[in-house]
Amino acid sequence: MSTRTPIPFLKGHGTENDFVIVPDPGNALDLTPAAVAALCDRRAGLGGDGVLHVVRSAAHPEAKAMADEAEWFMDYRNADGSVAEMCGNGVRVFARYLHHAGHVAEGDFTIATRAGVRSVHLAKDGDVTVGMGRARLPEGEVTVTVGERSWPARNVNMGNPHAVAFVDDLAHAGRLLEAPPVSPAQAYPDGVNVEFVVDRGPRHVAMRVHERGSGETRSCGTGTCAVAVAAARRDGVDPAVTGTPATYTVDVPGGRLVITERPDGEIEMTGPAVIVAEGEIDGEWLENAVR
Ligand SMILES: N[C@@H](CCC[C@H](N)C(=O)O)C(=O)O
Repeated sequence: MSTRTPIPFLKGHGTENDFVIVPDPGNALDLTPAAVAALCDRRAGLGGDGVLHVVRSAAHPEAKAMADEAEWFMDYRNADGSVAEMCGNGVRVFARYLHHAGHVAEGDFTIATRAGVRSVHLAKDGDVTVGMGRARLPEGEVTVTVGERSWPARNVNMGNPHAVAFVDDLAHAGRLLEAPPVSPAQAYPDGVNVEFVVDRGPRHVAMRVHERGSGETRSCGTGTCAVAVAAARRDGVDPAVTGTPATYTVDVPGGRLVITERPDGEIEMTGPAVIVAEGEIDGEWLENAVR
């Protein structure tokens, strides 16, 4: 960003996956990786797991082709400034923002993302349901390592890459201060989000996550979808075969999400999304922060 004028922002979260929301309908801001990292810094900045840059699809080169289907584009960035294809909690918070700002009414609408157009239902009770598309399950087992421990993991792609490891105890993943190595590295040429999962009951699991570009977070929406699909296949459940939807409850440190996989493979994620603050970023601070 090169402006010294104040920049409007909001802060929001979905199951405590928290985001700085930067409305920029005309795509006028130069939101560099350094600017994103400065905004997400929890001590020197506003703090967040990522940035939701809110742009009209027609105004963004990566979203122009989706403009007829979805007016708004979620230009999602991780806390380290890297770009990600998709963010499940982010898209619910993005939907909440669009409603908060008066851009959409409650009910059904669409949002463009790098992973494609996503359908959203904003319910009166406050929960948001998102059609997350289909999971891809690349062949081949991968291995996740933390310290001395290693686990086999399932490779699941929800538009962004995940490695899902079933463990005996979530504490075995340790403090997750660094990205757990995943092998073979060629399975994830662009990096990976890693989920550690335990069973809580029938079709009910709990997870922790280390997010690519953000570190350990309190929740990951695409991660909960990946976990639900991996748990279903492990349990011998495949809605495409049975013709019956499968619903899994996924607990995360920041709350709970409910994931349903339909017989056509489409995955629906339901959970909360909250706007907590609204204000202005000091343009001069940001300019100095990225120098
Ligand atoms: N928190 C997100 C995922 C954000 C992107 C991820 N870190 C990646 O790089 O793929 C979610 O809720 O899905």
